[in-house]
Amino acid sequence: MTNPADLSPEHMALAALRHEIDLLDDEILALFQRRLSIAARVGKAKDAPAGPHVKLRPDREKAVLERLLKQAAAENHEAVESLWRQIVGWGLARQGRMQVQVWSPIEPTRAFDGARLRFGDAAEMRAVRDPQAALKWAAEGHGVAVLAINTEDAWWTGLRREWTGLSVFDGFGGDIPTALAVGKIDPAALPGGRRVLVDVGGDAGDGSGIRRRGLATHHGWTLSLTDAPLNVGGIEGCVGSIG
Ligand SMILES: C=C(O[C@@H]1C=C(C(=O)O)C=C[C@H]1O)C(=O)O
Repeated sequence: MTNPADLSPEHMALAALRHEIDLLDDEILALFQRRLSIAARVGKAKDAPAGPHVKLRPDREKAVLERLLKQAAAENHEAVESLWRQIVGWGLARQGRMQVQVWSPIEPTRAFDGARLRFGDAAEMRAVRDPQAALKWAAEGHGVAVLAINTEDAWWTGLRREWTGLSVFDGFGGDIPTALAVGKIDPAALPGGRRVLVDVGGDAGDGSGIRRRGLATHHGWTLSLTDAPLNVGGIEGCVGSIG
């Protein structure tokens, strides 16, 4: 072993800092493990609606993140968000591992990376070839689907027709999403904020007075976003919200 008397002041300072990090790691580990066991208890206490629903609560996750980001220094926002996505993802995994099916034929890595950032390493993610099969699987409550918005398959029209039990609960790819996350989520647990609409006609001249930002169209159907505070399943065609 090196004699402490042989260490330069720089070495001593470095050793002291590393010791401080070790002590902090001990505290963080103890707190993280406590948090995981509480998340498991929340899972048991949750009163989910009848039938299989995923345990994910987008509204709660959003509140957790927003509360912390308000306190965090601006230069740490990105680090805090990415770390807490992991923390929350592992908390959710204590209630059952999250399964995610990703369909994104044009830019496969883009949707996959967005989903990984959103759900963390705890999620079991799989790229799939068939968006309709992914919707059916999600409607059965097995997990969530992350589906790209592109012209190859206007899967989103199905949210008004066969998949009314599914809701959009997040969007990836920037301010204008290029992929949407869909799942059998308790409607009370949707994140609020921007609503996702699927309707016939859309933007112009339907007289509803709702301001929309169009994302895609298909045979008269329109997929759009609005700030209007609509409820899922209403006549306006609200199919979820992306916060
Ligand atoms: C712990 C819960 O379950 C999940 C895990 C969360 C967390 O770890 O903070 C938050 C929301 C849920 O997706 C909860 O619903 O509060």
